[in-house]
Amino acid sequence: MGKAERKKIIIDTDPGIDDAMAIFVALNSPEIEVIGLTTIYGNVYTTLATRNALHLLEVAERSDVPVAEGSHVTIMKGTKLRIADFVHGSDGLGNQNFPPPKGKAIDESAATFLIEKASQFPGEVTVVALGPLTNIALAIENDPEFPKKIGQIVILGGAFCVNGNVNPAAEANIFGDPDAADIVFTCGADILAVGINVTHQVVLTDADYEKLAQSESKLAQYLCKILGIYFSYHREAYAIKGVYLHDPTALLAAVNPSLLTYTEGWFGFKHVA
Ligand SMILES: O=c1[nH]cnc2c1ncn2[C@@H]1O[C@H](CO)[C@@H](O)[C@H]1O
Repeated sequence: MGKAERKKIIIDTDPGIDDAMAIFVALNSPEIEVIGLTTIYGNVYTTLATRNALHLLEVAERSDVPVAEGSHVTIMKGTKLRIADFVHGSDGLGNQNFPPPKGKAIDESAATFLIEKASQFPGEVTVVALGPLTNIALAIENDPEFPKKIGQIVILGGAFCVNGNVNPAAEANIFGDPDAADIVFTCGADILAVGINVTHQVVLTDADYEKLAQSESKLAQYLCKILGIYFSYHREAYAIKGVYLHDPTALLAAVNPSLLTYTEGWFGFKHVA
């Protein structure tokens, strides 16, 4: 597939073990071109999310992909953030103490980068949002034309007709910045939400892990190293022998929408059925 035909993707991410999986899937999907990563708090604080994004690109030998650092606070400037280090480890990547990355984030903020790319390629850029929606909401606030210029926003978030994973109502990414979620879901852009009603059906089992461990691929070996803590969390929190593939599922919805079926949401956005 020629470069021009490949769907342009920006991943807004809070790496995060399942974020690492999604980023590796994206970098290895010939259907898409990853034109940048933007970072956000969620699984870790934003500073660490940026460090991990740069580190993951170095592991994948793709330091050519720019990283733009996102917001350190919620859209309402809230600083009391819910950080899911109990799911991903205090370093966000399974407590592996990886060395600091060599590269640096670009000077632009995540919101500015999102606006710039949407303006440069109107209707052609898909944002895959894997954390709280602060950066996307800031892009909408700073450029009212952003919803028209962005091709699609694929959101890993929400719990449609099922309980949340933070409390009976809320899923972690929406809970992380509900005001930002409100701005994004009602902005009029083409929005596709992949909720935990779907991602809880997409499980990497212990047997799948064994298969992955047998692969000689460098990225498979890397993922096996960081996945231990994610498996332990799922065993304790959900009593399952496997892990939920939240972020990779959302990424795949962007790469190949025909893998899933959709239903219409209240403000015209779609979510996976
Ligand atoms: O308490 C939690 N339970 C489950 N997943 C969580 C929790 N906190 C954060 N995540 C993270 O949020 C996304 C899905 O909601 C996933 O990226 C998951 O790793």
